[in-house]
Amino acid sequence: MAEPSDGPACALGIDPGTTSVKAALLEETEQGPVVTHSCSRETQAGGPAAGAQGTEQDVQRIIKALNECLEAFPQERLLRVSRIGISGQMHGVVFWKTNQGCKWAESGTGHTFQPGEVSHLITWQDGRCSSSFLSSLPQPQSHLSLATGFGCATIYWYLKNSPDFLKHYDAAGTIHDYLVAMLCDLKRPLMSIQNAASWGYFNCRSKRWNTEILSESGFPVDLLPEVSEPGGIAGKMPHDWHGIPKGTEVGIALGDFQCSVYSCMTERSDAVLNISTSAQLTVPMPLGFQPPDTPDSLSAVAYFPYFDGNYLAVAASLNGGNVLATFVDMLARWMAELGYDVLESNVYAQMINAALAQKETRLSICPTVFGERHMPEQMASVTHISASELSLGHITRAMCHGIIQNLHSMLPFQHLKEAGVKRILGSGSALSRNEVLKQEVEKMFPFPVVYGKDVDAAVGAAMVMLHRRSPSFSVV
Ligand SMILES: Nc1ncnc2c1ncn2[C@@H]1O[C@H](COP(=O)(O)OP(=O)(O)O)[C@@H](O)[C@H]1O
Ligand SMILES: O=C(CO)[C@@H](O)[C@H](O)[C@H](O)[C@H](O)COP(=O)(O)O
Repeated sequence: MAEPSDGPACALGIDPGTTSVKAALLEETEQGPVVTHSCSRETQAGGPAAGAQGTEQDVQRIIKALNECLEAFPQERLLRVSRIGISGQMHGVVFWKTNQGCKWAESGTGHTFQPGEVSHLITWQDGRCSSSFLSSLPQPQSHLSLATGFGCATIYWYLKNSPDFLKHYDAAGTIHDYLVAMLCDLKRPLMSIQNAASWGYFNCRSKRWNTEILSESGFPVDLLPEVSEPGGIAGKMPHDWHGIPKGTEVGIALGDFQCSVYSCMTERSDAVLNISTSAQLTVPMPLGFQPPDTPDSLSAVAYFPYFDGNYLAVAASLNGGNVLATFVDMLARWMAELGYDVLESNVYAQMINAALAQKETRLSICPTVFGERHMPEQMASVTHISASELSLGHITRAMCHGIIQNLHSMLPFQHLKEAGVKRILGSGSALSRNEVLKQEVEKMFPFPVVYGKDVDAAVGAAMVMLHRRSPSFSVV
């Protein structure tokens, strides 16, 4: 069995994202936290479900990718981990049976677990709740509008369409709440305010679920996790895990975009642009800001809880790197139909190079293939198509321009300037790996732009855990 060793404080950050699981090891130094190791593994977990509108992911595959990340880290480093911070894709819901959510087993490097009685993860991209279904539900008492893919909306969908499915389970949470519950052997899942807000039917002022409203309509309120402040500790690991010592503290799971912000924002005049599967452009709200009691469902900007009672204003776009991924997937399928196999990573490289050589195009792509929460009916479109501007370079340039223009339409440069923004911090691997997207960001948002690496949320989650060691824990 693993025993903790001496040395500088070391924290592990984990972020199960929509496309890949990321993990990062951070060590406290005199200069601040330093990332000593990081790893990212695509989960290949996704797929349609519940008709064409559903989007689910296989939890087995997510845990497999996580295990591969941890196996890639040196054992002597894992042995030094004293805290684990976990963030992840928000809004989604996974169901499990208490005490049977996973099976622990001894492996070469200590204990690991495999998912047990667990449902698929129904993700934030799930579209099974139509606008008419959502408007048939009770009005939430929350400053955030309800949307398809939000945990409580999904639970309502099962209640109305497949109640037997719910009878099989007695616990629920986001995928990162599930991880925390398994690692700490929690009898009842714990959820941070950040993730509770992302499920809907949660009041951020009272920090309580809308239990009365939900109960009156027969909602299974027993499935709602207990809610606690972000930055708190959920519990200690009763087992060692991948060589990380038994007794290691695990933080309450956090939102991924809050952790991306935490990993890089050092000034209140910073805006953060994260592009991974989705995309978020965020600015901090003034200290003491309280959101209005009721949401504006037509607004593209929402206020999400950060830390210490503070809020972030966020333009959360459902169309980020997934737009490019959809195009690459379409090309790969066309090529397969034509009898050729292509490696997707080669397609990305060719597309990016072709668009770097094509600085401008008149081709115009509105990229909203996945709709947006404030206008779910708006799909993508291509206009100004001329025969001379159909090369891969033109199309990729127009797509990258469209993704950034769409974000700009949600939270324009002028608004950022009026809010006192002085620079943009770029995060997320779809941005860090794509020079064309970077060029378009710099054109559309003419601030100084500083780019991060590609495991930002995992780093942020670990940083929260390291900073909690200090009595002066506070956030920008
Ligand atoms: N080889 C590549 N080069 C550049 N971009 C890529 C490549 N492979 C994937 N991407 C982009 O990265 C996005 C996924 O980023 P990732 O950080 O893994 O997402 P998430 O955090 O949501 O799991 C894809 O949607 C795609 O746009
Ligand atoms: O929708 C929001 C916030 O409302 C998103 O910003 C939120 O971070 C979700 O977790 C993401 O959509 C999923 O994150 P990612 O996998 O695209 O990084």
